[in-house]
Order: sequence, then C-alpha cells, then structure tokens
Amino acid sequence: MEVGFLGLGIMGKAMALNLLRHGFSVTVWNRTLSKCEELVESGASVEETPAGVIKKCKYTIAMLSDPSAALSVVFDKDGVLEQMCSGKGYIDMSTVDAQTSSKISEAITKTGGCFLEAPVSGSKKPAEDGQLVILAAGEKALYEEIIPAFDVLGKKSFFLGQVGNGAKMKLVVNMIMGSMMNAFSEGLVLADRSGLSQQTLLDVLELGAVANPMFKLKGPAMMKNAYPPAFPLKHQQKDMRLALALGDERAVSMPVAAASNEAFKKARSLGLGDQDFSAVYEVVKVAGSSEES
Ligand SMILES: NC(=O)C1=CN([C@@H]2O[C@H](COP(=O)(O)OP(=O)(O)OC[C@H]3O[C@@H](n4cnc5c(N)ncnc54)[C@H](OP(=O)(O)O)[C@@H]3O)[C@@H](O)[C@H]2O)C=CC1
Ligand SMILES: O=CC(=O)O
Repeated sequence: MEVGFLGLGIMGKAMALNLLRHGFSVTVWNRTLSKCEELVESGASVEETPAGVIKKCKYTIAMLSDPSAALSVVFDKDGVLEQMCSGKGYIDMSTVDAQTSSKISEAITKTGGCFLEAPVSGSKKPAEDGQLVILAAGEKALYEEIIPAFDVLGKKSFFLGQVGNGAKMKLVVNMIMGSMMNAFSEGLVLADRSGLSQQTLLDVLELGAVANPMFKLKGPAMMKNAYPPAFPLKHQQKDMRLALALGDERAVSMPVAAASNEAFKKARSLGLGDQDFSAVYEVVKVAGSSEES
C-alpha cells in the first residue's frame, strides 16, 4: 500500500518509520525538509510540497503540531487542496479542535476527496512500537480502506462517527492526562516536603487503585528533574486550552483542568515548552515552596 506522510516531528517520524518497516511505500514531506533525510535512508521517497505528496499518493496521513499547522498545510500555497480530488483520501492524525477538523473536512470534501480525522492516544514509545490508540471519525469508507495502516500504527482503532468526535474524544482524554500530571507532581512535592521517599511513593502508587503507566514511566525521570521530550509540554498546554474551550462551549465547569492549564502556561513562560509535559513538575515545585524553606 502506498501512503503519503506530512509532518515528521516526534510522532510523525516514528509512525512513518513504522509504516516503512511493515512494507508500506511511504512518500514524506516536512516543513523543515532536512528532517526527511533519515526517512529516505530507511526507504521513503520525498516530495518538496504537501501538494506533491497528495498528487503522488491515493492516501495521505498528516501529523502536525496544532490547528494553525494543520490548516496551513491544507489551505496555503502548495498545500493539500491544490491536488486533492475524487478517489483520494486525507487522514489528519494531529490533535486539533473539532472546528479545525470540520473546516478541513469541508474543504477536502468539496474537492471530491474523502476525509478522516484520527488523533491518537499514546506517545513517542507507543508510536515507535505501533501501540497507539486511534480515535477516528469522518468518512467510514475511508476508515475501512486505511485500516491496514492503522493496524500497523496502533493496537486499537475506534470509529466514533461524524467529524469532530475524534477530536473531542482526544481533548477529553488529554484534559484528564494533564490534570493527572499536575496532581502527580503535587504528590511528589508533598511526599518530599513531608520527609517521605518519592521512590516509595511510586512503589505504593503502583500497587494501588491509581496505578497507571504514566506515573510509572515519568516518575523516575521527574525525581531526577529530567524531562526528555516525548510529549512536548507546549502541545499538552495546547490540548488543555482546546479542552477548556470545549468546556466553555458546552458550559462544563472544569476548575481542575483550568488550574492545570495555568501551571502548563507558567511552565511555557519559563521556557519549558519543548521539554516533556512532565516538566510542569518544575512549576509545582516552586509553587509548593513553603515559608519554612
Ligand atoms: N508527542 C506525543 O507524545 C504526542 C503528540 N500528539 C499530537 O501529535 C501532533 C504532533 O506531535 P509531535 O510529533 O509530538 O510534535 P512535534 O513538535 O515533534 O512535530 C510537529 C510537526 O509539525 C510541523 N509543523 C509545525 N508547524 C507547522 C506549520 N506551520 N506548517 C507545517 N508544518 C508545521 C513540524 O515541522 P518542523 O519539523 O518543520 O518544525 C513537525 O513536523 C500534535 O498535534 C500533538 O499534540 C498526540 C499524541 C502523542
Ligand atoms: O497526546 C499525548 C499522549 O500521550 O497521548
């Protein structure tokens, strides 16, 4: 199967490499074209524009940073729309809001092409291992056609109905994840300031009802103040912001998420946006400084 791939950041690179490893013919494009080199060494072809990829491939997947990137790659000069037509499918796996996704869907559909949004749950390692959870919505026929690629990229795919539902589900999940990361950071600080071992806290958490892979994976590095980027903090803050906007729209009060968003914003203002989202711990540590320290 031949697929195009737009966006070779942390996730896109891992996903495109995975497709190549599983025998797919992959044609890539990235805004910073030099990032395509590693993919070429692994057997990918390169095009110089998104339009070039669309022209060449029946199916094209995008994995871009945020709504503005997703829109720009579709609507700008040399973008997706210039070559989109009947018989082609565009699958946007970026995390964006439902409005952005719907705008892209309408434009693609007007050309006669098919659109699927398919944001993913799971970070760098699940992307490398083909263990993502795919939250698809949009054109059901395209979903069925692209399943061979989803089977390589993920451990489970959900089809959630009309465009927007995948985006909303992803934002709900990441709103919970961002709030959990803040609560976890506060727990690490509180344990430390109470004279308790943080490692023992991790061991206790692991055995109880709130055990989860995120605490287990991120905790040891956080204890060493290390935040190698798997899920960049700037993207987690974008997801909190978009989830809060969804809450505004639906009149859902979310004080926990709002407080977590403030902590991520503060972390960004301190220059931590490109670190892993667990770097919010740095903000919580400072906020948690008592008058005794
Ligand atoms: N990392 C993670 O753990 C996860 C991330 N996601 C989501 O997946 C998406 C990608 O994440 P990730 O790979 O981590 O992000 P990165 O920041 O590593 O990569 C972002 C990609 O978007 C491209 N890009 C940014 N702005 C533009 C623009 N204006 N025009 C064209 N291309 C642009 C970048 O190109 P360039 O190289 O030129 O900068 C790069 O290819 C995001 O929506 C994120 O929220 C979802 C699940 C997990
Ligand atoms: O969006 C991030 C993730 O880990 O899922």
